[in-house]
Amino acid sequence: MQVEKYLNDIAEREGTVHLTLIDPASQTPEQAAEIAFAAAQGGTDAIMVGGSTGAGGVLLDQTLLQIKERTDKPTILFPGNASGVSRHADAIFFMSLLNSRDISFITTNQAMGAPLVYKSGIEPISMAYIIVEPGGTVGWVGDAKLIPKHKPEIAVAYALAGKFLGMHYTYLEAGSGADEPIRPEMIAAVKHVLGDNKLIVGGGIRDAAIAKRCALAGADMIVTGTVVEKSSNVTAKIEELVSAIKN
Ligand SMILES: CC(C)=CCC/C(C)=C/CC/C(C)=C/CC/C(C)=C/COP(=O)(O)OP(=O)(O)O
Ligand SMILES: O=P(O)(O)OC[C@@H](O)CO
Ligand SMILES: [Mg+2]
Repeated sequence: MQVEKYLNDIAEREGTVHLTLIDPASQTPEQAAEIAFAAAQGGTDAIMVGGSTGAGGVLLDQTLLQIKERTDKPTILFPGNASGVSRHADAIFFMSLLNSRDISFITTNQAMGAPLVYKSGIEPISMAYIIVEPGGTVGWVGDAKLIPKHKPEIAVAYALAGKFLGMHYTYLEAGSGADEPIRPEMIAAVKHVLGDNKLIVGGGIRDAAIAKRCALAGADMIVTGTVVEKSSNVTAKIEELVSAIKN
């Protein structure tokens, strides 16, 4: 419960958590560690590590080890499949893609990944993963029946199902690099039914104004990946985002 409690405490105390997503496939482990270090300087709360394509094996292990050399912030796996599990992380978003048409993203990858999570003692954080239009690469890879962006009631139905199944976190995903992030109306409607369960929002969040809008609508945690990867001054970018979402 350590990482989950750490995140929940920050959400409670500071209003909103900021998570930096690093894709091990996008740079060398050393560069990933440099980004994580700079993000920590900027005030991010934890580092998520994962990608929808080719994010496992030695590259994943090395990326985590290098990140841990440079920062004490918790590392949380964000796996695209069972190969996205590494014993070098602190925790894993143990997620089921609730609106997938493919059973492998609902339970099979979870079953294949679970024994390593068990043996290595990394902390599983149960999460309902829900993909909304446009959905991006993740939507395609995960064979998601994308939730129309103007239909908050469908997102609410899936979020409730995840909550009733016992999942602690709900992740509303618009897809990495989405040109439109999750709409405030959908965030508010989902948070309303989740109550104390934590809501994570990501995909297409690229500046302070958008991040703030998501946080005000009810997101407990904001994920940014692309904007950090592309930034020439990671610390400044994270500072901008963090100051917009914290009390
Ligand atoms: C719990 C375990 C072991 C597995 C879960 C497997 C599931 C449910 C996967 C969901 C579908 C999927 C492909 C998710 C990928 C999540 C992810 C890491 C997205 C973000 O990666 P980016 O690197 O930002 O995006 P691109 O890879 O598209 O660039
Ligand atoms: O890369 P961005 O657009 O920040 O998206 C982050 C995350 O929601 C992707 O899974
Ligand atoms: Mg990527």
